[in-house]
Amino acid sequence: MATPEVKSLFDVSVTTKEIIFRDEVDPSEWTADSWTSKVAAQAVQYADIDGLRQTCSLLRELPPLVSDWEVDQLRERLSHAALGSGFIIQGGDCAESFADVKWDIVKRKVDLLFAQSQILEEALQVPTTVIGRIAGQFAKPRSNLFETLPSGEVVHAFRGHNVNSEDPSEREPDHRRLLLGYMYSAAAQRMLRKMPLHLTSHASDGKKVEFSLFTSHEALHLPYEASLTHNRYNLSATTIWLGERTRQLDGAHIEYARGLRNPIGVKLGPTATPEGVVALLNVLADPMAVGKVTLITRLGRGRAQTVLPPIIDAVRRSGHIPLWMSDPCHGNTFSSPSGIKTRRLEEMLAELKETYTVHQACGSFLGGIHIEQTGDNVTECLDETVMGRDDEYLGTCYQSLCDPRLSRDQAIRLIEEFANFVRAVKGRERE
Ligand SMILES: O=C[C@H](O)[C@H](O)COP(=O)(O)O
Ligand SMILES: C=C(OP(=O)(O)O)C(=O)O
Ligand SMILES: [Mn+2]
Repeated sequence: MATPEVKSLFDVSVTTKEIIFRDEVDPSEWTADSWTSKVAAQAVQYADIDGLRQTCSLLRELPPLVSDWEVDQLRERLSHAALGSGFIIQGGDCAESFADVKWDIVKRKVDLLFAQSQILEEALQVPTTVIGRIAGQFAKPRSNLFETLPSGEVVHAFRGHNVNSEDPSEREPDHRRLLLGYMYSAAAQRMLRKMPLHLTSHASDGKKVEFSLFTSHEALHLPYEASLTHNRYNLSATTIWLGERTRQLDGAHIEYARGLRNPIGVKLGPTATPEGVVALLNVLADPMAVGKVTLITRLGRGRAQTVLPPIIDAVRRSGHIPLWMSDPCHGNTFSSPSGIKTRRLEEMLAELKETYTVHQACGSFLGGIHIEQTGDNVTECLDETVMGRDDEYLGTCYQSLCDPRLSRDQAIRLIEEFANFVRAVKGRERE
C-alpha cells in the first residue's frame, strides 16, 4: 500500500510512515500494571484473589496470540483510514461463546466480514480492512453487575465466558476461565490463520491484493489484558477498544491503554463532550500518531447532527487525527414488548447515514463501521420484513449471550444499503 502524503490534508509535511509510531511514554510512569493504582470500573469481583494472581502468572508465561508486526501493520492501515484513504469493517458477536469456537461458525463470521468489505470497497473506492470481534471477545461490561433470579437469589450478571457462564447456577467469577479463554482464543487464531486467503480487487487500480483478518476485543478485564502485554504491545489481539462504561479519564482502563503501541478504540456515547474527547486523545496519543486512536461513536439514531459537530471541531483544533468509526448498534438497543433486547436494522442504517453525512459536512471522514453481527441466520434484530410479528420472530432463533446481533442477511443488507447511499452521495457530488 502506498504511503500517503499527509500535508495536503492537514498541513503536516511528513508521511504517515514517519509519524505513526510517535507514541512514547516515560517508562518510569507507565507499566503494564500501573493501572492497578487507579479505579477500574466494571472490575470483576473474585472471591479467590490469590488464585487470580496465580492464573495471571501462568498467562504471562504463555506465548503471544498475535505478533507485534501484525499490530504495527494494522496501525498503518488505520492511519490510512484516518486520512480518508482506507476504510475499516469491524464486527462480530457482542459476547463470543467458547462453544462457538468451531470451524464452520467462525468461517461464516469471517466470510460475512469479507463480503461486507468487498461491498464497501466497491462503493467507497478505497482499500477496506477487516477486523473481527473474534478470538477473544470474552469479557462484558453490564448495566447491572448483579441479577436477581426468579427465586429471589441474587447472582453475578453474566460477564462473558472469560469470567462466568450464562447458566445462572455458574455465575460465581472463576479465574481459571481466563486460561480457558486464552486457549479458545488461541484455537480461534489458529483457525483464522488456516482459512483460505481472501483475494479481492484493489478498487482504484484493479490490482489483486491479499487481505488478512485482524482480531479485536474490548479490553475490559485488565488482569487478563495486562498479563498478555509484552514490551508495550497487548499481544492478545491486534487492536483493543475501551467501552463506553470504562473510558473514565482518571480510570484504570485509560491508564492501561495509554502506554500501549496497539491501536486503541474508544466508544463514545451521546453524553461525550468535546472537552472530554480531546482530554482522552491527549492522554492516549501523541497528536502526530495519526489513527492511533479510533473514536467509535454509538450515539443512537437522531443524535449525530447535534452531538458530533462540536466534537469533530474540538478534535480538529486539538491537532489529533483519530480514525472515526460508527457503531450503529449500541445506541439503538431497546426491549421488545415481551422484554427481549433487540435493535432495528432501519435505525442502525439511519445512524450510519447520519454519521457519514455529518462527517462530510464537517470536512472529516467516516473511516469505519463497527457492528454486532454473526454469520448465521439468527433472529435477534428486527427489520421491516418482520414488522407486526416482533416477539414471535425474536422467539424463533435468539442465541446471543448478550446483545442482539444482526443475522447474516441483515448484516449484508445494512452494508449494501449504506453502500448505495454513499454511491448516491458521490454521484450527486460529481454532477
Ligand atoms: O455489549 C455491551 C454491553 O455489555 C451491553 O450492552 C450491556 O447490556 P445490559 O444492559 O444488558 O447489561
Ligand atoms: C460493550 C459494548 O459497547 P459499548 O461500550 O459501546 O456499550 C460492546 O461493543 O459490546
Ligand atoms: Mn454489545
